[in-house]
Amino acid sequence: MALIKICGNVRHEDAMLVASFNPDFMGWIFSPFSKRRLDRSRAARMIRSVRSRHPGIRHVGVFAGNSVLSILALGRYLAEHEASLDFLQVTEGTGFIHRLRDLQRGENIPAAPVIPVLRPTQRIDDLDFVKTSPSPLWVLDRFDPVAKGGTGQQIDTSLFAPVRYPFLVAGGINAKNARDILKQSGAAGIDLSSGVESAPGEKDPQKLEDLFRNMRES
Ligand SMILES: O=C(O)c1ccccc1N[C@@H]1O[C@H](COP(=O)(O)O)[C@@H](O)[C@H]1O
Repeated sequence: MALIKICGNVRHEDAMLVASFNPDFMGWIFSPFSKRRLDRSRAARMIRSVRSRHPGIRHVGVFAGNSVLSILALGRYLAEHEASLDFLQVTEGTGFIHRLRDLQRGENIPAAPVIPVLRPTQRIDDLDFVKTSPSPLWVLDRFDPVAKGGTGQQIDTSLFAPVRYPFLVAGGINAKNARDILKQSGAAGIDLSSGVESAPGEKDPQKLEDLFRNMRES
């Protein structure tokens, strides 16, 4: 079954609603550029609540424009507040990712694997993944010259070639286009914020229901 990651909850009731559909991953946005950004104490409360009722959901911190040190500090804070992150999703380039991994080794909390975000502007191939390896998973999102993510603009699936690396596809995915984009991209799953919202950070129950029904029907 395809993996599903839902990002961008800012309200506790939305987080619990999303969790009730049992996605594989929930993404919590810490990018200072995002309308969906969270402060650490709100994030800790929501992650704790979700984890207590839905222990199988994995929690992804979504970073873009954050410093390496601030990511590490946030990871420590959340771990100390019983809300540790399972993965760190990072939009920055190769050097940033390697530095983050190196500095994680000096922390006294378990290192959360990094999920690199690739935003292709031309046809991708295995080499694009090698530079940020090793990782258990990548996210391939639509490129935007200004926004770092969460634009709701559709990814161009003509840029996808068969690759050996597991990735989630993101960029303007919704209930109507999710299955087609998944098939055309060859992704292991889908990743979305805007497509299940009525406004940035406001989850829409009907859109969530449509998405999960379409994705899970055989
Ligand atoms: O959602 C955001 O606001 C955001 C801000 C900065 C970096 C990443 C962000 N979200 C990621 O964007 C993609 C897809 O978004 P959408 O479905 O097109 O709205 C997803 O990976 C989110 O985690």
